[in-house]
Amino acid sequence: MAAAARTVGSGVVLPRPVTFVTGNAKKLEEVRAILGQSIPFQSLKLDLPELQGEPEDISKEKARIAAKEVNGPVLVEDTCLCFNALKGLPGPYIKWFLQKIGHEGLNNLLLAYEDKTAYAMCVFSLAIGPNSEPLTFVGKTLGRIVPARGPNDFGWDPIFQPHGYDQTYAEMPKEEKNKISHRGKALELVKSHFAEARYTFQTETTA
Ligand SMILES: O=P(O)(O)OP(=O)(O)OP(=O)(O)OC[C@H]1O[C@@H](n2cnc3c(O)ncnc32)[C@H](O)[C@@H]1O
Ligand SMILES: [Mg+2]
Repeated sequence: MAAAARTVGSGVVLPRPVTFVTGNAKKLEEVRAILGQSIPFQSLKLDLPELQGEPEDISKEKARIAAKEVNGPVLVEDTCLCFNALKGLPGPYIKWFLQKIGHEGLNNLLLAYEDKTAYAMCVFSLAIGPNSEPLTFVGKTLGRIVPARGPNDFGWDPIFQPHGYDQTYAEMPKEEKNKISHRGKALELVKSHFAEARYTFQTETTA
């Protein structure tokens, strides 16, 4: 049966809580910590295709694919790390760059440039059903690329030092990163959207 969202009174009734779809356990950990109890959600570990294009389009397409898989409301995100000297690259392709050339290689990409500034960007997309146009929420944090410092347990955290801080993301306590991070900022917008949209969830008895 198709899981469609309905409008009742002033609010939208979702067939079930939103599913956050990601193949990345560390993202999920941060999303859980940042959202807390503010938005009821479940998670599904699924490796969605690595798409090409502009960050918002990639994120929206991920949401469309995920909503079809789940047949219900989904939240997904795509993360970019953009080097200003390289006009925003690696951007959405950071996953492959990191896998192939690592932290040192990423620093080396900027050797020829004085400008080491970069920004981390997260684009969340919410699709309230398999046939709904996804909404996007963007969070950006400015910083610069530095030789790796700190624990190596999440992606490029050791080489990203946010502006105004003398620690890399990896060196910061998790709560501190979540307060200022690209993901934290985007999720603040997601939270505001949920507060405004006043979604309610269909229960067994109202089905
Ligand atoms: O299943 P999805 O959600 O797509 O998870 P993914 O790991 O494939 O993630 P992306 O496609 O968004 O690629 C982003 C890359 O950046 C890494 N990354 C994402 N958020 C990060 C963060 O906050 N700090 C450091 N690295 C991060 C992540 O591990 C990937 O290598
Ligand atoms: Mg991915």
